[in-house]
Amino acid sequence: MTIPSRVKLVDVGPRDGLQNEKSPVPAAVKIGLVHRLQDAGLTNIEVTSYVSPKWVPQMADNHEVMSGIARQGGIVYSVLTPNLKGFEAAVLDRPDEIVVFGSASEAFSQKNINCSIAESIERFAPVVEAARAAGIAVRGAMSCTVGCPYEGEVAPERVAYLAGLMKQIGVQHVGVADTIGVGTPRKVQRAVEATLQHYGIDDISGHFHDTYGQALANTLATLEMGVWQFDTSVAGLGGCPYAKGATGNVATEDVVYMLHGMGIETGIDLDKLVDAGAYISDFLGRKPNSRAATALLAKRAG
Ligand SMILES: CC(C)(COP(=O)([O-])OP(=O)([O-])OC[C@H]1O[C@@H](n2cnc3c(N)ncnc32)[C@H](O)[C@@H]1OP(=O)([O-])[O-])[C@@H](O)C(=O)NCCC(=O)NCCSC(=O)C[C@@](C)(O)CC(=O)[O-]
Repeated sequence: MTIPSRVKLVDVGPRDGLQNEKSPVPAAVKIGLVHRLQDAGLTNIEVTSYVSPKWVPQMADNHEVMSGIARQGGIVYSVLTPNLKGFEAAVLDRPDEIVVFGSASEAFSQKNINCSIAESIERFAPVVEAARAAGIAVRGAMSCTVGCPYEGEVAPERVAYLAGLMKQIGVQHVGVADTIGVGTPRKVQRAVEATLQHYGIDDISGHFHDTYGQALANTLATLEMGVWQFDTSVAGLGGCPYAKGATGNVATEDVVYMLHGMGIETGIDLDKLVDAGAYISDFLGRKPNSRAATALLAKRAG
């Protein structure tokens, strides 16, 4: 397999990155982050989610955020929609892509979206149908594809099973997520191999959290299989409210640094991306959780 010459990154920082923040982040700051990401050349931004505000209070301002963005042509703005209620609210804000999110582990499905895997697929089916009828792209996030905070290791067969269900209901693209960042290169490769039973390599992305410091290695391992689309989070923001202790996604800055160093194009301006990460990290009162950003900021400071 030849390594792709161009990679598409979906920055999930405004959604996955901020959803777990305990103190409210004002909509204006979220919008400011989206603007800085688009200025840095990100073509895909996961902005918010239309979930219950009782479950994830930080995303309660979804409408304000989506309607406050000065959109640029050619950028795909994605939002999470777990059910028809979420989709019906989201569609008014004109997302380019919606994300349904299921789990390869039963226990995580229950904790995260309050239903079994089978029930989740029943809920997603009309959402997918409605989105496709409205000309909105559909992505399926597959959580816990290597490990679950409640069940431990997750077998590749579970991943293949979920991918098959996603395919059956018309989901066009699936993301292989290591929700709690326990994966190592061979394990994430096996999760991608399982997904390949139902989806072509061009319809699979990687979504790796960095809890054990493996996310960049996992990105490279799956890049070497031909995966060319990854979810990343500026400044390494994030964590899932239903996966205690899990840290953020791999930092967008670190992935961009690695890819550019390998001669792989992303269309992203690393300096501007570092500015975007510094902006949100300053607001949150902490340093960016990115080695590349830390190094570049230190270099700038002389
Ligand atoms: C899915 C539900 C809503 C089911 O929650 P439920 O309680 O089973 O739903 P319900 O249909 O019984 O409704 C209960 C209440 O929620 C309301 N409700 C129902 N649906 C919606 C909606 N869409 N938007 C707003 N409100 C909603 C509904 O109106 C009702 O309100 P009440 O009558 O009590 O006032 C809930 O479990 C939920 O919101 N979960 C949040 C899940 C979440 O956002 N998790 C984090 C994102 S996933 C993730 O981070 C993983 C990912 C994608 O990044 C990949 C990876 O790394 O693994």
